[in-house]
Amino acid sequence: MDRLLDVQTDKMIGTVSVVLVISIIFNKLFERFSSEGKFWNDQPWTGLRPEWLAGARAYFRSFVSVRDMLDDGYHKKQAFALPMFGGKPWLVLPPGAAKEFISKSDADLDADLIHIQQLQVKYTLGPKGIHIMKRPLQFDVLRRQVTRKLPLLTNSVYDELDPGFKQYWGTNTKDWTEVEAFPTCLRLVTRAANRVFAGSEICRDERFLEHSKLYTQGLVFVAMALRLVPNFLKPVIAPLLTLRSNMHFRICLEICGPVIGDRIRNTKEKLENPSYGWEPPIDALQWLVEECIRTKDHTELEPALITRSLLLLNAVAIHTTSISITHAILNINTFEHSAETIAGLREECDRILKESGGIWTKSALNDSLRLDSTIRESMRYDDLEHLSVGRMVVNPGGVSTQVDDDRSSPLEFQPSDPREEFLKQQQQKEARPSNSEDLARHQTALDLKTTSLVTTSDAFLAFGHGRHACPGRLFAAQEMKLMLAELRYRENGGEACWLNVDVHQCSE
Ligand code: HEM
Repeated sequence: MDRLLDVQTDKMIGTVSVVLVISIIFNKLFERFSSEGKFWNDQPWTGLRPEWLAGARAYFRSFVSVRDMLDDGYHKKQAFALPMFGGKPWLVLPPGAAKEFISKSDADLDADLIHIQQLQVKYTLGPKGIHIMKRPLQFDVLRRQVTRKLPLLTNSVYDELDPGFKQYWGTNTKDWTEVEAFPTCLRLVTRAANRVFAGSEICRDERFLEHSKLYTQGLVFVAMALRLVPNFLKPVIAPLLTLRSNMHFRICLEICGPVIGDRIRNTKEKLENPSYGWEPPIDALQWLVEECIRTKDHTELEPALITRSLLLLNAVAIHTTSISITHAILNINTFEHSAETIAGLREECDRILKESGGIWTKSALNDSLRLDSTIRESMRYDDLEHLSVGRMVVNPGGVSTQVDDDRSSPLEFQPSDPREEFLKQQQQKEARPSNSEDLARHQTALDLKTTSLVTTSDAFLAFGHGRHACPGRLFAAQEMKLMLAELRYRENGGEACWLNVDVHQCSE
C-alpha cells in the first residue's frame, strides 16, 4: 500500500514541479511591478551579484548560502533585504534595532501571522489549521501547566532519557561505537518530550516517534514549496503536496486516537464522580483534554484535533531542542579547550548529583551553573536559525529601517560561568558586609542572573524575547541539561570520554 502510494506520489510530484516552475516565474514578474515590489527595490540588498537574472539566481542561492548572505548584509550596518528561497524576501534589521522591534505590539508586527504564513497553515494543518493556531489551547497549557509542574516532570523526562540513551547509544563499555549525534538526539528528545506531552504509552511507541518526526519534517518542506506557489493555484496543488504528510498524520492519529478516547471518557467520569478509581496522568495531553472539556464545545474533543495539537507541540519543541543539544555536544567536543571544559562539567555533575542523593531534581539542575552556561554559550554561538524573531509587518509604519550601532561580533565558543566565581566569593566572606557592599553585591547578583540560559534579552535571542519569547524554554533547558548530565556516564574502559560523539562515541 505504502509502495503504491510512493509511485503515485512520485508521478504527481513530477507534474507538480513543472507547473510550479512556470507559475513561480509569472508570480515573480507580477510581484516585481506591484507597490510591494517597489518597496523592495528601494532597499539595500544582500546576495545580489552583477549577473544575468541576478534576482532569480540570488533566490536559488539563498537555499544553500543564506548564512554568507547574512554575514555580507551584517557589514552594511543597516537594515537590508534578504532573498529567501521559497517565499518573499525578508527585511533584516541590525542588532541595534532589537529593543525597539521587540517592544512593538502585534498590531504593528504580528507574531502569529508570520507562523501561519511560513507554515502555510491554511493548507498544511488540516481543515481546522487556522483555528488551532489562532486559539492555541496547546500553548496555553504549556504556559500555565508545563512550566509550573516542571519539578514533577524532571523524573519523567529522566525515565525516558536513561533507557533511551541505552537503546540508541548502546551499552558496550569496551569498544568505541559510532553514533550519529543528530538522529539519535532527535529520537531521545522526541521520546522524552512526548512523555510530558502525550504520556508514557504514546512516547514509547516507535511508530509514533518515527511518523511524528516525518510529519513535522514533511510539513516544513510542503510549506516551503507552497510558499512558492501563487495563491490561486494553492487549493489545487496543496492536496497533492500534502499526501505524504497526511499519511503520517493518519498513522499518528491511529496511535493517539484510542489513548485520547480513553482520557476523555475517564476525565468525564472523574468529573462526575470524584471517587472514580482513576488518577489523571501528569502530562500535557491530560491538561489539554481538561481544557477542551471546559470549553463545553464538543468539537474541541475530536481526537483528530487533539492529535493535531500534540503534533503542533512536537513541531515547535522537538527539532529546536534536538538541534540545540546536538550543537552543544559537538561544540563542547571540538573546541580548543574541550578537555578542561569536559573535566569541569563532569566534576560539577558528580558533585551536584552526590549532593542531591543520586537523583536529578529540578533544584539540582538549577544548581548546575556550568551545564547552564555551556548550553547558553553554545546557543549563542550556533543559533538555531539564521534569522530569529520573525514578524509580519501589518502596519506600514510598524518598522523603521535604521542603522546599527557598532557592536563587536564574538565568533568564538567560550563557555564559562561568571556566576560560579561570584557565588564562591560570597561563600568565602565571613564577616557581615556593610550596607554599601551589600547593595553592590545585590546588583552584581542581579546582573549575573541575566546570564542564565532561560533569561532572554535583546542580546540573547535564541529563545526570542519579549511577549512572544519561547514559553517552552524552561522545559527545553531542563531537558538539555539532563541530556548533557546523562552523557557524562559514557565511559570507555574507565577512561573518561564524555561527549566524544561526533567522531566516535563510546557507550556504557
Ligand atoms: C532549545 C529549544 C528551543 C528553542 C531554541 C526555541 C526557540 C524559540 C523561538 C526563537 C521562538 C520565537 C520567539 C519569538 O518569535 O519571539 C519560540 C517560540 C515558541 N516556542 Fe520555543 N524553542 C525551543 C523549545 C521549545 C519547547 C520545548 C517548546 C514546548 C514545550 C516550545 C514552544 C514554543 C511556543 C509555543 C512558541 C510560540 C510562542 C508565541 O508565539 O507566543 N519551544 N521558541
